[in-house]
Amino acid sequence: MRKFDAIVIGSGQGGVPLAKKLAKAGWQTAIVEKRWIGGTCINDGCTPTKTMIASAAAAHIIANSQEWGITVSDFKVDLEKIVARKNKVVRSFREGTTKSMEKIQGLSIIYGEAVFSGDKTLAVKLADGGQDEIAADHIFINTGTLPSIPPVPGLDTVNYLTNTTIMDLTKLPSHLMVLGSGYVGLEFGQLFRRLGCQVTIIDKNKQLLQHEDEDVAVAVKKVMETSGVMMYSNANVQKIEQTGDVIRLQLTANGETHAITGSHLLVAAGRTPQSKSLQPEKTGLVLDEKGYIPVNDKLETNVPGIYALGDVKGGPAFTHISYNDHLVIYKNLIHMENVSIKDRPIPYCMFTDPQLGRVGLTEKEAKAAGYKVKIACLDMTRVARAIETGNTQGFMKAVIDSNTDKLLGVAILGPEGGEVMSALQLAMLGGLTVTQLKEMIFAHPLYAESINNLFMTLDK
Ligand SMILES: Cc1cc2nc3c(=O)[nH]c(=O)nc-3n(C[C@H](O)[C@H](O)[C@H](O)COP(=O)(O)OP(=O)(O)OC[C@H]3O[C@@H](n4cnc5c(N)ncnc54)[C@H](O)[C@@H]3O)c2cc1C
Ligand SMILES: NC(=O)c1ccc[n+]([C@@H]2O[C@H](COP(=O)([O-])OP(=O)(O)OC[C@H]3O[C@@H](n4cnc5c(N)ncnc54)[C@H](O)[C@@H]3O)[C@@H](O)[C@H]2O)c1
Repeated sequence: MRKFDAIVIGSGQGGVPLAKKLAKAGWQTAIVEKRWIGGTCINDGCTPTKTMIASAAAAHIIANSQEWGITVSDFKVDLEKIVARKNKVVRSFREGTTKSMEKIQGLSIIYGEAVFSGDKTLAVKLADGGQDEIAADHIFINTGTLPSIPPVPGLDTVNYLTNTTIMDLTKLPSHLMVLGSGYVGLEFGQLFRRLGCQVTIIDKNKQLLQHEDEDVAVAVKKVMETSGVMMYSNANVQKIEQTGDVIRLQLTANGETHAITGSHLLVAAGRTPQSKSLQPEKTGLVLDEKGYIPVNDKLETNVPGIYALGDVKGGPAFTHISYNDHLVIYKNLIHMENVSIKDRPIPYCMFTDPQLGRVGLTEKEAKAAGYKVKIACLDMTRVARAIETGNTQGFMKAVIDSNTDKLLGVAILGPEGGEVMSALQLAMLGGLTVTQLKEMIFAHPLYAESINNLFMTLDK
């Protein structure tokens, strides 16, 4: 048995920086990873998808080049090259992260799968064979999630794709069907549509992106349909079967029955925590009914000395949140601060084109919380830069507290929507009023300049 001061299980977006910082602070630290350093974000999530989305954006511009007065006689999408470019970027991020850890004294990287074998004790099935037994007074669980496979009849009998396997295809699907219209379904749906595939997205919910305001969800749906994606909402998939290379879905949507056939099926129906396989009961760790690890505002679990960070604690499932989790733990443990995850801002950006940048309360959340609100909306067709660059889909929306004249939340569905949202996030954190934002000088003609115009709509 090897004893450490700290063990981090999983090398996700919180685990890696935490392990590095604890080791630098003089703690003998081990980080255990069963697959690849960098976890979901680098290997299966943000990095590869955004790299491939850049290729899809290039294909979109070339396919529509006439709109900008450029004639392109012919072009070819080479998925093998797109995937090779993606793999190169992923490899460089993964190797960079690994090297940055290898340099640190007092940090042991153990490749293998960790499972609790007793109180704060882990058995590690090593990747290159054999077993290690390790223990620590402080254990940090950063094991993330895997794709959820819903119990749809027949799904387990077909060759479905997940967010991981779809990015290894080297031939374009002729017709990609997608189960689920969350971030994963929408980003991949538009990506493959732009590369030339027929795409159909099916979701069981009536409103896509259920947590957003209805006007935002309707506008996102319009974006997808304008991209040429077929959308089925309020759908119940009753049966899935495969004959040869053809996958057939039988579903009802809004009272009508449909049979859809396609060449590929992507399951993008949410995520499942990697927690039960840890045998948490061996150390007395309690999970919730979905398998997530409940934590308090300081990310402590029910077992003193054991913490959970990132997606495995139940989200919000974003890289920047997992990263921020590590700061909360580190500052409290090493600098004896009193930092909490309570009331921290949760910005996010969906990388469809146009992007959806969001922070703070939605209109419905603000009203439910009892705020007296004012709403400012500006269509992208009225944003100078959007007109100039030829991308006028979407709109900007701000939810304002009528009593304080300050922002409660924003949704920016537009080109560079994530960047504009971030500017407004800073304004929210700085406590700027809407009147100040309306009159603030921004460089012309940035998208951000339209922040003036967004709040001018309140004067009418
Ligand atoms: C397709 C896709 C696109 C995404 N795009 C974005 C985006 O654009 N922006 C954004 O903010 N977020 C995005 N996300 C979400 C983001 O990837 C996650 O929120 C982020 O990776 C945080 O993960 P984590 O730190 O909780 O753990 P993860 O990154 O999931 O890492 C967990 C690690 O633990 C390891 N592990 C698990 N169990 C064990 C064990 N028993 N022993 C040893 N190791 C173990 C796993 O192998 C894995 O490497 C995306 C997700 C997906 C699926
Ligand atoms: N840009 C980003 O920041 C980004 C990108 C991708 C993923 N992510 C993160 O990853 C998480 C997971 O994304 P996701 O899209 O897999 O999950 P999700 O939970 O966001 O969406 C899953 C969708 O699948 C639908 N669904 C579930 N079961 C179904 C069934 N049987 N039939 C039809 N539809 C079904 C749900 O109604 C839902 O709309 C997100 O919540 C997000 O936090 C972030």
